[in-house]
Amino acid sequence: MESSTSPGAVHPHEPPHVYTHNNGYDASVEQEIPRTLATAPEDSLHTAEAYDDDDDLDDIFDDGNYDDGNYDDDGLGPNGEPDLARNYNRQKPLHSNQQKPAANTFNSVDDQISALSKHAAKIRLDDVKESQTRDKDKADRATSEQVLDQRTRMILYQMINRGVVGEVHGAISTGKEANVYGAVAYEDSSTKVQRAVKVYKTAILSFKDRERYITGEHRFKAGADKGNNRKMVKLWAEKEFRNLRRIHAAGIACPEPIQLKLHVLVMGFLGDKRGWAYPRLRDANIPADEAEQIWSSLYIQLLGIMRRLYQVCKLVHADLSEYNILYHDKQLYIIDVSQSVEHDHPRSLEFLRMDIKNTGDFFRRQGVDTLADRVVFDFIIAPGGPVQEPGLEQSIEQLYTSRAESATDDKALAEQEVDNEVFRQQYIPQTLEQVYDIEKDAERIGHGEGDKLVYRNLLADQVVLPKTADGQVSEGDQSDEGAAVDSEDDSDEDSDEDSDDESKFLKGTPRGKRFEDRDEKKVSAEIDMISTPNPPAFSNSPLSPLFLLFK
Ligand SMILES: Nc1ncnc2c1ncn2[C@@H]1O[C@H](COP(=O)(O)OP(=O)(O)OP(=O)(O)O)[C@@H](O)[C@H]1O
Ligand SMILES: [Mg+2]
Repeated sequence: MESSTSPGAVHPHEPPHVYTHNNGYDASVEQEIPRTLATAPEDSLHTAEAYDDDDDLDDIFDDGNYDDGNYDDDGLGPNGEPDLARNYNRQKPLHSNQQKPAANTFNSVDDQISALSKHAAKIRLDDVKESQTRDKDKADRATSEQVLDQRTRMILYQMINRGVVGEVHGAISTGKEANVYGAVAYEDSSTKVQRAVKVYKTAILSFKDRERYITGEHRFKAGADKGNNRKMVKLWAEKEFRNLRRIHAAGIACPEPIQLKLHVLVMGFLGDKRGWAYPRLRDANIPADEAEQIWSSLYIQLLGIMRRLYQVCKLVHADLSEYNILYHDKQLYIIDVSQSVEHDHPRSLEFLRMDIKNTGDFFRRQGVDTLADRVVFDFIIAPGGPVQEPGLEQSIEQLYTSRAESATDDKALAEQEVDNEVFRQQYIPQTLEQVYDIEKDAERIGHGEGDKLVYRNLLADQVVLPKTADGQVSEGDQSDEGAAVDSEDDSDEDSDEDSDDESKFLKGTPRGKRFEDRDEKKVSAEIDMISTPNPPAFSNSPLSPLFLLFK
């Protein structure tokens, strides 16, 4: 999502082509409506359809537990899917002296409303940090948009009642799709902690462009009802919450997911103790005398984060840019992950390429000697190699080392630019079905030209990984860092109820044919066919989108 905190900002690159089944990409197909144009005309926002019924508070109170509503006691959602958010909320102690709900949960909705309304004074949205709003237009908008609808207010009162937040203050950001508010919570009677509350707008009609993130997302097969704004927004909030959990559990700097209820998400605050949020990377104040060194190391840090996001979290951010990264003290923080997709999403690699372009362009503008998009892409999706320190940064430095010595002269830079352009236009098949011309590609592989295929990392280790001196395929660093993080994730926050959804990617599969099941063997055989005459050991990595297709 493009933050509206950036008026006049250049919009992230959108792929100039549309994928059609069995027909590859077609640049001539009409473009999807850019996100900024996809909003409904002003008038339609005022129709009955556009607004959800603000008075309908049943789903807010129906769990009687001030938890994220709409879920059965077995922790399953309305469509039988495991409700990770609920499990997470349930298991995560908020703090030791957590207040007991003051309202009688068996009271009628009206009684509950009046009981909770005593917290009204704790929502003080006029308390805006002026300079936090970044410019005057935004400050005006923040003021005009501070009116929360009754549903949102009730959710916030419930959260205050539970002690998830103590007070809610002014808007840190107001956008087209969500507002983010600053809040404080009291961990014990004396310790005040800052929190951020992201409130998704339910009266928005800009879901058209969101469809591409949901379609093909196995986690959202059920439950997506495009005709129901409120439900869709709830799904987005849930998606952001789940993604944040994964990212946070993987040790990538991001807001800590704290609680989710319907369209309201409470997370850790990225900012100082007084409530000033860290700047976005685009607004980062980097001292001029150290700028070159700091920007370069931030670039390397970001490449590492993207690889870790892909390999450990199995996610592609899908809206990564200087607007969705916060900066503080040489550290990057990833935010705004509601649109992030699983790496087996049919368009994940296209989104990844877009993320690489947007972030690469930004760092190039800061004067950083960036790597070619294609090199970064390969680095991120290559199954072998380190996914955390020590080793991750070193492997990026190796990419620089192995780049031709001449890469710094003008000619090489021009070549890199051309290569970037070609790469951005190139078709990236994500599944075997999508490969244009299997025979031609097989022939290229047969002639030792497999490394020229954009999708070589999706095929087989033998094509991807350098051979060692004795001709064996190097497995690289196949350490289990990811698994360690994942099991931590499972034990701390997840019950086994959600294993169906999240952990199927998290456990990892032993490598080697011995461990393949029948379907996997079938894929392996097909891959072997492509890769003849030297049948490779198929990468049995669960990371391969190709592999996942046939699961
Ligand atoms: N956890 C947080 N701590 C501090 N600031 C935050 C946090 N989350 C978001 N923000 C601030 O709020 C802004 C908007 O957040 P985010 O990018 O998640 O919303 P968005 O989805 O882009 O909303 P929209 O698209 O409607 O603008 C960010 O640029 C950042 O300044
Ligand atoms: Mg944003």
